[in-house]
Amino acid sequence: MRRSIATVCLSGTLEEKLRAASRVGFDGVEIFENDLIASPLRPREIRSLADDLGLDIDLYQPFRDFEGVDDARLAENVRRAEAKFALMVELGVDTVLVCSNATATAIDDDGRAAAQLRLLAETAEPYGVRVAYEALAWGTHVSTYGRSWDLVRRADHPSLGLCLDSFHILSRGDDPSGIRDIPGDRLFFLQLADAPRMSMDVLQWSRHHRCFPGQGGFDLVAFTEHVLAAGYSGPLSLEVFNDVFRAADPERTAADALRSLTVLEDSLARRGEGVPGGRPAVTLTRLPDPVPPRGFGFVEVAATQETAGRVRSVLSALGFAHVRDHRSKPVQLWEHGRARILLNATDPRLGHTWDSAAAITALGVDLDDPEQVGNRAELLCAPALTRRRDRAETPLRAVAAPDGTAVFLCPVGEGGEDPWLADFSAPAVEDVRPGGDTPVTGIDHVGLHQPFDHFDEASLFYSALLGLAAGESTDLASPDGLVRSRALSLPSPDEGPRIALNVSVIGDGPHPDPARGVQHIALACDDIIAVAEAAVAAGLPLMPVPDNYHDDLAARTDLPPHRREQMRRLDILHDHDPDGGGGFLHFFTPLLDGHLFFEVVQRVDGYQGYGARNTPVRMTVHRTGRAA
Ligand SMILES: O=C(O)c1ccc(O)c(O)c1
Ligand SMILES: [Mg+2]
Repeated sequence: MRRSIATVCLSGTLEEKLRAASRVGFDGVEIFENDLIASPLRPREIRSLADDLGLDIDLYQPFRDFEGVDDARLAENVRRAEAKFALMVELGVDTVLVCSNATATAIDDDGRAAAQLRLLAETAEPYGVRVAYEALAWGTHVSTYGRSWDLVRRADHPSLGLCLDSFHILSRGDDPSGIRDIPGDRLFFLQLADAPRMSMDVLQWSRHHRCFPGQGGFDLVAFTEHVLAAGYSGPLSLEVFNDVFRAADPERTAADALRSLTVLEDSLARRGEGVPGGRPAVTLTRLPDPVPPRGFGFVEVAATQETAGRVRSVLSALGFAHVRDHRSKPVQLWEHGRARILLNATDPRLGHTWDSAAAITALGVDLDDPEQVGNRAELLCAPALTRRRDRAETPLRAVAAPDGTAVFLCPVGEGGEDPWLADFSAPAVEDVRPGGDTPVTGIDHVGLHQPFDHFDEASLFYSALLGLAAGESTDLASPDGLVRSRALSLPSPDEGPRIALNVSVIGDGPHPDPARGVQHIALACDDIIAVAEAAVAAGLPLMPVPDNYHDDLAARTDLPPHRREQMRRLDILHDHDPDGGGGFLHFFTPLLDGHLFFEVVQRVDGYQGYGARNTPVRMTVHRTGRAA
């Protein structure tokens, strides 16, 4: 289907918005009146710029408060409409969005409103303009698509149809299935927006918190399916009012937007397949099937010489062995169970993306078919990473995630070892550190702090690329502000990688607080007491847990006293799922450089969370440790 984006979704001047939409590959735009009024470009110049950029102008909007007015106001409104229709001819756009009257003086009289809309359509017709009438969720009398359709039917003019906007319909909890009964040729335009579920004034919700499909809590796939079933064949157009996107780089936002439509089209195509008569009449982009990742082949940590020494001590104390070295780069492979960590002794700040002495710079994801995921990545506008590589090195495809993390698509070795391991040789013997025998089994999850502008983009990116499902967002209180957290995993989380994305809710500001921007690697084990005992015996300091925490634990759980004493001694924290979903034991290392720590976790009886209850304690202690 053709894809459009409203200029209100993007930051910048009108010209910058058009260039961004064109560069990432949109077919068309909705021009927001405010963008045009503030532009030095005359309508004809905008038209020729759009032509040069290969963009259609699909909609001009919004035209407000036309219907349900007294006769004096009606005459003014018709004059205003004629001026806009003349402008639209210059602009070369044939559809205007008219939103339902939202003023306090609007008159509640369907007959009057329908007659006035008919007059508007009659006025529009000689200009070759179609009027798409949209019910705003906060319209004074017309706030549902059902009522807007009643008026359009009653007005009965070929130049008058509906604009459906998913936000206005889904935010009110209306049932969208009735859209199927509206004739497709009366659906003049479709605007798509998702939003996080919130209970707040709907106008504020709409103007500040909309997001792209797949980033919020609405079911845009089911919604759009109803619209296609009605016979709509116009563009899929995004109309997202969002405070963050208004301030972010427009080209990145546009790429994020286009990705969201690709994922939506792919979901629609799949839903239609296998259902007799379920295939929509329109052509939908179909991605190669997702390939469920098997887990992390490796996690790469880049660190300065000094911090790398600290990472090595932690890994040794947790039982990791330094087993190989990269043949041509300063990279060590540390291994324990199925957990592999690549320790790259390169200051991450040299890569310009990170501002800390240690950072998780790459994730290796084990895949049965990395080529197929690479092809998905291209269709998802994922930037391919070209990296310095010796000719003898294993070619691995890699893409850049929104936070700059490199995601390597790693083939898994059939029976033998993973192909990329051939790039590593046995290290010089005097450097080898043998591993211990603690029961660390693998990498449970990685926690990645996201730049404020790119949190929603990142969760859509990782979930679309790897076929992971995003959980609910949770806000957690740190001493320096709220941290929002959202986890991604396969629908059966135990079978693949887990990624926890975190972001500071208020943003990082011009002077990022050092308590923010923290990343971590969580290791899985079957016996956390044994791992903690061995780590302490090896001299590893664990992050101290306050006694108040353990007193609270005694009050809220029925763990046996000897168990609690062990946990107090070994600084182990506890969480459980009150709905019978198991329990969680975990401990942390101190921050290694102010930005990176390790965690060891033990999941009991199918626990699927991340110990969110304990995160505020962890953030507070880490902050204190940093100040010390
Ligand atoms: O917030 C508004 O006023 C507004 C304007 C035009 C739209 O299409 C819309 O959905 C909302
Ligand atoms: Mg709208």
